[in-house]
Amino acid sequence: MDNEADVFYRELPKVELHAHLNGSVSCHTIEKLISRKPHLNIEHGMTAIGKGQRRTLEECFQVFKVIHQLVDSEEDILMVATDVIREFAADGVKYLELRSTPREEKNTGLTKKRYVETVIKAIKQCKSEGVDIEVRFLVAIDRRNGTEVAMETVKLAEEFMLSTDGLVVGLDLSGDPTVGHGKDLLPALQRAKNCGLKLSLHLSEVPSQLEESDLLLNLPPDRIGHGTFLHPEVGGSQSLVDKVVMNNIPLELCLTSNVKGQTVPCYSKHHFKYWYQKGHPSIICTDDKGVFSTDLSQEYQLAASTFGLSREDVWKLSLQAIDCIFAPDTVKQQLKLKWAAIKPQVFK
Ligand SMILES: CNc1ncnc2c1ncn2[C@@H]1O[C@H](COP(=O)(O)O)[C@@H](O)[C@H]1O
Ligand SMILES: [Zn+2]
Repeated sequence: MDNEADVFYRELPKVELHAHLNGSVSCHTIEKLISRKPHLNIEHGMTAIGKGQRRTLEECFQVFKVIHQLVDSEEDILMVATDVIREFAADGVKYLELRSTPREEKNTGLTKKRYVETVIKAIKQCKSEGVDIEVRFLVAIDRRNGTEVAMETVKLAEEFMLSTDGLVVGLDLSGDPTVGHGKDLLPALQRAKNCGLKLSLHLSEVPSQLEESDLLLNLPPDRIGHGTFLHPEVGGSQSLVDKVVMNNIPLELCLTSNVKGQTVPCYSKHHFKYWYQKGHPSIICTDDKGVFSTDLSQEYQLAASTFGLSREDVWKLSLQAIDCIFAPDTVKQQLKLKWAAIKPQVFK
């Protein structure tokens, strides 16, 4: 990690709603994976982007490929998922929605079904160990894989939603935003919505996707990942903004990810400012805490220092995120009670 956030931000109870499992693997866990697979000749510098470093989005996607080579068996996924959950908990995250793309690996016999089962096993294991965090899972569709795989993924997610007692709550659409077109994925996304899966879609992460964003917003999704180029000042449009506002669709905003991946030129120009000033639900998230060498406390601190937020503002920001989770109202109520119990300690 580049830095450590101040105590206030670490102790602040937080909600993490946008975290890709394999992008969230810490240095510590990468070391364990490298020692399991020395023959791959993978070094640390290949799996994380350090302080002050920038990469193109394309280069970021190369990094995921390297991590996927390191995480290719049930055993790896179990270790990675339990480590990631424990790390979020240690950073003061009380509710986490983890997302990941089910992968099949011929070499190790891993199937997509076993992949999801293993993530669920990790969530249950952490719960039984008493780790202080509620975790839910979003099954991810990689947009590069097209219509058929998207539909298969929805069916898989549907099965697990029904069999896991509410641990699988929704679907994510992610992957290289420059590849494929959202219109090919609409039938799968519509089906997901109809069967009760919540939708969090990466939208307008890169410029010039007005048509695709418009199509996807008509679903409408339950949350938006990034939405970097939605508003008119950056080449989006007022009608896209109006759709987001009218449907009150929360945005998952990831400052370090966007700056290090160079879709946003610097922190002060991040679109958090645009949406936050509007009073629109804006949730601070990490995206890939391992790859971008950050954690959620640092992201809150960055938002506060860049946009001049008071501690009270920061508190409201983290509290407001509870209303945007995909788990049911009973969980929201429990979390709000937890926040109320912690508040006096944080503001002492
Ligand atoms: C940086 N911005 C981003 N934009 C779009 N998709 C992203 C992403 N960051 C991560 N992913 C998606 O998450 C996968 C890695 O985690 P999982 O193997 O699924 O756990 C990547 O391969 C990509 O599909
Ligand atoms: Zn993402």
